[in-house]
Parts: sequence; C-alpha cells; structure tokens
Amino acid sequence: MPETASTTESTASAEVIGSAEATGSTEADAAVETTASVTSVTSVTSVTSVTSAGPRRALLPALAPLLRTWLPRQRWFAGKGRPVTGFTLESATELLPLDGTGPGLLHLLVRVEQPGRPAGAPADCYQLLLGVRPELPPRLAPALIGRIRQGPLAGRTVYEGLRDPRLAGLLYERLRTPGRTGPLRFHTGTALPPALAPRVLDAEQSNSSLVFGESFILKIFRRVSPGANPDLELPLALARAGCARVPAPVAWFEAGAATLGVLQPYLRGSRDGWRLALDALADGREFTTEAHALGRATAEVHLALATALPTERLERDRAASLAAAMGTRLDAAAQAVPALLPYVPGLRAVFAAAGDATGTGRLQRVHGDLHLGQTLRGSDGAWTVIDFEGEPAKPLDERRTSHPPVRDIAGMLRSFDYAARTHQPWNPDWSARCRDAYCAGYAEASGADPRDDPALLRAYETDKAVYEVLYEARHRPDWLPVPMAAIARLATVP
Ligand SMILES: Nc1ncnc2c1ncn2[C@@H]1O[C@H](COP(=O)(O)OP(=O)(O)O)[C@@H](O)[C@H]1O
Ligand SMILES: O=P(O)(O)O[C@H]1O[C@H](CO)[C@@H](O[C@H]2O[C@H](CO)[C@@H](O)[C@H](O)[C@H]2O)[C@H](O)[C@H]1O
Repeated sequence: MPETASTTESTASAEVIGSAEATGSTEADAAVETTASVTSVTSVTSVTSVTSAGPRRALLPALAPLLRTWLPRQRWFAGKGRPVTGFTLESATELLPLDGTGPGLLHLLVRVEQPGRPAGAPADCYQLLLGVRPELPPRLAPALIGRIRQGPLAGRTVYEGLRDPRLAGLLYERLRTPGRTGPLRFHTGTALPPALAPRVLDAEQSNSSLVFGESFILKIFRRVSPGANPDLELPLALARAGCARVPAPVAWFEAGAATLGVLQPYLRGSRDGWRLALDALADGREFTTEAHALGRATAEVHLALATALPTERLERDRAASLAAAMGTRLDAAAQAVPALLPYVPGLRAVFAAAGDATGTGRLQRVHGDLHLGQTLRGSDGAWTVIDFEGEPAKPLDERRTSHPPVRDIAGMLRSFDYAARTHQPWNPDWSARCRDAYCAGYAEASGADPRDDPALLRAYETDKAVYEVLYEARHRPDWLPVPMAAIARLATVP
C-alpha cells in the first residue's frame, strides 16, 4: 500500500525567500558556519567554525527550487498535501566545506512555509543534511536532489548527504567527540569506537536512521521543535532507572533547545513485532506467547518511567479534561476526514463514559505511540521498546504530558487489530486472543489489569483509532479502511 505524496507546486521563489531574508532573524544571521578543513572520516578530532553571513544570502535562493520538489516526496515530510510556499533559514552549518573538489556536507535547519497553519504557529522546521559535489558518482544517483543553477555554488550537485558513506561517517566521527560546531552541540556519553561503516536504514519511518558498523543506530529527527525530544529524554531516564528494555542513548546532538539526533546501540539480528506478527498470521500461528511477553515488557517500562519521573493521581476532573481533549481531536479529525462524521455521536459517548469514570489510576510519562513496530525481539528472545518520540504529528509539549499508562496499552491493542486486518482472511479471534494475552502479561508484571477500567481503555483505544484515521488519510490512504473498521466497532454500544 503506497504512501501518498502531493507535490502541488506554488509560486514559491526567491522573492518569498528574499522577503524572509530581509526580515530574517538575527539568530539566522549568526548561525551560518563554515568549518575548517575536515578531510577524512577517520581523522576528525576537532572542527572549528567561523561565522560568515555571505554564503547564507546565496544559499537558500539557490536551494529553494530543488527543495520544493524534493521535500514533499520524502516519507518524513509532515506537510504533504499542502503547497510549499517558501523557506526561512534557521541555521546553516558546513560540517565539511562546500567549496572543495571533494564532497561538502551542509547541515540545515529550514522552516518550510505552507498555508493552513494555525495563526501564530511557526512554520515547521526540518533538519536537512545535504551533500554537495561537483559531480555525483553513479553509485550516489538515487540520492540526487538536483543541480544548483545560481549563486557561487552554481553547477554543483546537491544530494541526500546521509546516503553518502563518507558524509555519514563524518557525522559519526563528529558524534564521538563532544563539543560544538557552530550552533550544533554534540554530546557523548561513552567512548565510541572509530571508523564504523555506515548504512542508511531503509525502513518506513518518520525520521531517518543510519546504522554504523551494525553496532549503533543514529536517528536524525526530521521535523524539529524547541524542547527536549522524548526520544532522548525518556530513554535517558529509563537508563538511569536501570531499565534494560530500552537501548540507552550513547551520544546525541542538539541546536538551541531542539534535539537533532540520538545514537543508540543497534540490536543486531532483532526483528520488529509487526513483522513477527504478520509472519505468525501468514503461517497460521498464534502470537499469544509473544503478546504476553510484550505485555510484561510494557509494564516494566511503565514501572521504570514511574520511578524515574514524576507521577500524579488521576483525579476525576483530570479524567474529564482528558476526555474533553479526545472530543476536540475527534472534531478536528472529522473535519479533515468526513468519513468519520456519521460515527461522531457514538464516539463522543465513549469519551463521555471515560470522563465520568471515577479515576483510581495514575498519570505518568508514557511511550505515547506504542505499536508492534516499536518493539524489537532480540536474538535472545527478549523484547525491547524503541521510538519514544510520541505521535509525530502532535506538538512537542503535548507529547511530553503525562497520561494514564492505559494509553500505551490501547496503542498496542490497536496494533494487534491492524495486523489481523491487514491479513486475508481477516481473523478477529486471532487479534482478540493476542489482546487478552497482552493484557494478562501486563497485569502479571504490574499488578494492574488494564481490563479492570474498561471505560478508560475503550476511550484511549478510540482516541488512537481517530489518530490513525488522520494518519492513514495523510500518509497511506489505502490503509484507511483498517482504522475505519475499528471506528465503526468502537462507536457502537457494546
Ligand atoms: N536500537 C535498534 N536496534 C535495531 N533496530 C532499530 C533500533 N532502533 C530502531 N531500529 C529500527 O529502525 C526502525 C525505525 O526506527 P524508529 O525509532 O521507529 O524511527 P521513526 O521514529 O523514524 O519511525 C525501526 O522500525 C527498527 O526496525
Ligand atoms: O512512524 P512511527 O512508527 O513513529 O508511527 C507512525 O507510523 C505508524 C505506521 O508505520 C503508525 O502505526 C499504525 O500502523 C501500524 C502498522 O503499520 C500499526 O501497527 C499501528 O498500530 C498503527 O497505529 C503510527 O500510528 C504512526 O504514529
């Protein structure tokens, strides 16, 4: 089922960028960096930078026509379906000089102007790592973005830098040494081995990841916003709490208040829960043993998060406000996807029941987007949980708020449903058995059975299904029937 990518073009041009330049922030002016010579991947020990406003003036107008076509085609581009009308440069850092005869590596934080953003909200900011070469060798042809037609770099070829092993290796070497390069701050928690061969992970993902020497994986966040990214914050907290269910960050980098990338141990030979579930379905096998173990793993992560970070009682007024927020999200989703409209009254009743429930539980930091694809089973059979970024479409503040742990449980229950639905013939009993086994495993390890609070569980499952309707409408319209089937079920009084 393919993803959609609208490439609606606008009249975006140098004028739009020019006006942004004219009014551009002084922060952007100060953030242009050129680096001292960095010649080989293995020899980087320090990188110094000098500030120069010159390259910036020429850079963005030269890149804009290329980015306007290339960006909307990227899996991680969140603004699909809306035209790109302009760009504003937040920072430009040469991690490898662009004017040499070899490849250059340009790190950019670029705001992408698109219509339809809420009043006062800033344009989405994306992290780009662009390679620049006089000519692109044939092996890098799939990474091509385009040829620059104007400015001092006219005639040079721009490409996805992460796909060039030399440039990706340079980034790894930079991560091995704590310190700054212009606006970029690199942190290293442990000694890292030098010169590990990089490869790009070709996974369906919301960001971009590189694997180094089959030992470490670096996630480059694509859409970045100020504030600690929970995908760094929570694994660090879990590592401090001694939780082995999550790969502990070993290095990361930031700019301003934004987390830009995290390096973690790569679990070689592991397979993700989604693939394993589909394999089980294809072979006519049960998945209950795995689901039970996943329930235990989820409970362990929740207990560790509750130890490491603050928790609070789920009071009745808070339950009511959580339910109200679900209603607001439903209204927004129904506006965007009118197929939801007939179900709105039924779904509202589900949220109301959760809001009325007398809360006995607690609120705490949770994973926030837990599904089978976020779990890895290692060669030793142990389950690990990854990707604590939360739902990528939500603002960072929202992704960092506390929730009842049942929110994650609901996410995983939806995932068993997804797996069963995407397999022909549909086997609802397979999914029901997985769901029960998962809840039982969770109850055993945590002492709290999520099925004991059915109103809350149902509300979170519904909220997740509403999110999925929006997600699929935007990214994979062919998959829309999967969450819509859940919507029809959940909107019907049991
Ligand atoms: N520590 C790891 N070890 C092995 N594979 C990993 C690890 N972390 C992530 N992956 C693989 O990378 C894929 C994408 O990672 P994920 O964190 O889900 O990225 P995104 O947030 O961009 O969707 C996962 O589905 C998994 O296959
Ligand atoms: O990119 P992320 O992994 O952070 O999460 C987003 O993409 C997921 C799909 O890749 C999406 O998950 C939905 O589809 C899964 C099957 O592909 C299914 O297992 C999940 O239950 C379902 O929610 C996720 O919602 C989205 O945030």
